[in-house]
Amino acid sequence: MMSSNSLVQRLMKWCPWLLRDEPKKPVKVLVTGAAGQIGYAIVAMIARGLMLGADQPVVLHMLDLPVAADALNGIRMELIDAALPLLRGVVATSDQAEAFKGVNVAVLIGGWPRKDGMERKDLIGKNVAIYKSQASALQQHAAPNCKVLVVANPANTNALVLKQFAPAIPAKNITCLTRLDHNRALGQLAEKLNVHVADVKNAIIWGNHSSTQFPDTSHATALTDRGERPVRELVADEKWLREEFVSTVQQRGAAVIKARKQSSSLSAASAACDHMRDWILGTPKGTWVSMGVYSDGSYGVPEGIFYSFPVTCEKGEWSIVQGLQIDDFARSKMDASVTELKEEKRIANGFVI
Ligand SMILES: NC(=O)C1=CN([C@@H]2O[C@H](COP(=O)(O)OP(=O)(O)OC[C@H]3O[C@@H](n4cnc5c(N)ncnc54)[C@H](O)[C@@H]3O)[C@@H](O)[C@H]2O)C=CC1
Ligand SMILES: O=C([O-])CC(=O)C(=O)O
Repeated sequence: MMSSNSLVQRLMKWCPWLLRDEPKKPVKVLVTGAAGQIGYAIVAMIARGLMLGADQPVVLHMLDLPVAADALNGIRMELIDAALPLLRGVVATSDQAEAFKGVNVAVLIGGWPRKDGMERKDLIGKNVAIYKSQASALQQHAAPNCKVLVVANPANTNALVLKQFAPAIPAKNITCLTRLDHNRALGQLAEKLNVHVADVKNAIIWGNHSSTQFPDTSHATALTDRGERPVRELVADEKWLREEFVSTVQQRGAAVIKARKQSSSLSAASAACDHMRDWILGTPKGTWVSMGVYSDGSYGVPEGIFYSFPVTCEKGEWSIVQGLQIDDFARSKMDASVTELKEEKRIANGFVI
């Protein structure tokens, strides 16, 4: 009688299609502002599997303004030249309808960056109009369950404008990027404790992607040779945690602009990949991440604004981590960001109506 091993070998030789896993269907991923700094960094990351997984083929849709058409075509050429096995097609266009057509994932980066000395909310006038216009394209042309990440600043308020003008898209499918701040917080803690960044977890960014955000270490832990320990206990310097750490993370974007004369791009692209990967493929057990989402009233944050919360993700859905203790210090910082977001909403409404 033939052994099961040799049976498998014969099957592989004569009928390989019987044993091969069904290949995954390509996912269509839209990147707006693709000819910009972050766009240039992120398209290769997506096409190498850093966003959706090393076995997930993708078709990239790249949108930019007509003035950037040549640059966009150059990026399309480079993507071909990179011979990327997961990349199953590239659409490079300045036509919104073509760009949004059938996309399953939309990473909205298109918009203007701030320069030295500006606050992100100074971009409201220029950028919210873009998000009003892209809301209709999203609603009309994207796949029904498209997952959206807004990166362009002011990210929380652009996400709100998108939600207001794309009412058919479920609010849970629209998010904004505060993962860069989250990663910056982990990076600062790892430096302080002289541990590897992968061993630090559960920091929280509450609020706006702006200088009123509150980077909170109350529940963060780090892995040491004595096991997992609270960061607060390991740092043992409450003043540093409440002052220097908070302001370093709040001001990190401005510090990078001062140094580079341009805003963060590789770290922003990497954070956008982290955000989408965790949302779609799930957060590791016992770990939460920060995401800007439409508030459901959790932790006393009013509905009607996009606010960064600690979330866990499973089966493509995020949920806000509940039941964390909020002390008076955290409460006042969290409320300051609510006040700023309400003010941004008021200003944005003046521009888009
Ligand atoms: N949420 C976050 O953590 C971060 C957000 N940002 C924001 O991301 C945005 C992009 O930053 P960069 O790539 O550095 O800027 P960039 O100026 O290098 O690129 C922006 C691109 O968007 C394009 N664009 C403008 N209007 C458009 C429209 N209506 N449709 C499609 N494309 C359009 C421009 O032509 C340009 O190619 C900025 O608003 C920046 O402030 C940047 C870093 C981190
Ligand atoms: O600071 C900026 O303008 C760009 C940005 O959002 C960041 O780096 O966090």
